[in-house]
Order: sequence, then structure tokens, then C-alpha cells
Amino acid sequence: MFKAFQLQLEAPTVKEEQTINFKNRSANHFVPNLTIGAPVIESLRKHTKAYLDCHLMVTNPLDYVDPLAKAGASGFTFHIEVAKEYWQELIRSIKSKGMRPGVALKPTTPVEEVFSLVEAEDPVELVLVMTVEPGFGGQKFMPEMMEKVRALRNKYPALDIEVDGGLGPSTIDAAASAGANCIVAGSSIFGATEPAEVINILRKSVEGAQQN
Ligand SMILES: O=C(CO)[C@@H](O)[C@H](O)COP(=O)(O)O
Repeated sequence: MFKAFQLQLEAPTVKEEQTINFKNRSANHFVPNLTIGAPVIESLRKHTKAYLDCHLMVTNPLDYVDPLAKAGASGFTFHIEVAKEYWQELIRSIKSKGMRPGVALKPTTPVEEVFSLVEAEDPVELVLVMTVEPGFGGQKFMPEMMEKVRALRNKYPALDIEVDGGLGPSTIDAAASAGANCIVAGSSIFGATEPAEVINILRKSVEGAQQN
């Protein structure tokens, strides 16, 4: 979504009800590339009240809670792979700063690893199932990850379940019918001649699946 924030900074036309998803990555640690940090979110926050959804692809998410909260982030999703020893503290810290906590899992991480975070006294409110290896946009959707989505939806009917990676018109139905209700899409939207049409297709698929 690097393109998304560039576009929005140049032309801040984000509506209040929209969600913008940011990738916060630390170079050569959790993933090999570096993208967005708190200053960008702070800049964008001046122009919109939209929900700013931050996905922390970093090894030290605790260090980002304060800066992102001050910058105006709405959601803070960390990776379970790096926070096994301190996720309770992290969730409490995220909530105490007024952000909504979420947990993400890489393709190789079993879904069972996040159950205790959803069932905790201070629970996460969103689970992000990565449908590509974290790092780069433009990768191929991994349909086998839908087993994780289905398991989460069966167990937690009201949970926000997000999917990220390779989502577009040809893959959205698989994700939506498995139970995903939050969709992160980059290439399929920013590479389209009519981005709004693609967004509409994604939204309709999710809404349709929720009605069934
Ligand atoms: O950043 C990542 C993976 O870490 C991407 O998966 C984007 O979040 C979505 O991009 P597309 O897969 O839709 O191009």
C-alpha cells in the first residue's frame, strides 16, 4: 500500500468511512524491505478521519506503540511470531493508547497459535491471516490459507478476520466464502484502470458471503 499513501498525501480525498492499510516494516529484520513509519501516518492523519490500519512487520512492535498512537493510527496489528513472550503486555499497551489490537500470522504459522490471543481477558479484536509471505506486493494468493480463515470463522463468528496478499477479483470469492471480512488489496486495485470497480467487486463478494 506504499502507492496508497503516496496518492493520499498528494490528494487527500479519503472518506471518513474508509480504511487505509499501512505496512510498517523494519529493514532486514522481519522482512527485507523498509516502508512506512509514524511520520507518514501523522501527515495523513491531518487530512482524514479514516480508520488507519497499521500492520507491523517488525521484530520489535512494542517500540512502535507510542509513536504510532501519537501519529494517529487506529489499528495496530503485530505478528505473533515475534511476540510469543509478551503479547499480553503488547495488547494492553495498544489498548491503553486508544488503538485496536490485531494479530497477524505468517503462512507457515499454525492458526492455533492465535487462539489464546482471541480468548484472552484482553483479547485481540482482529486476526490477519497472511495469504502470501510477508514482504512484497504482487505475490500469488495462497488458497491453502483459507483453511485457517475457515477455522477462525467457525470458532469465532464475530471476529474480524483480515486477509492480505494476492487478493483481487479472481481470488476474493475464496477468501470471502471462507469467512474473511477485511480485505487488504494492493496490486489488483492500483494496477487497475478502474480501481473503484475492483473495490466494488471485492466489497460485493464479502457482503454477499456474509449474507449466506
Ligand atoms: O505487503 C504485502 C505483503 O507483505 C502485500 O501482500 C500487500 O499487502 C498487498 O499487495 P498485493 O498482494 O495485493 O499486491
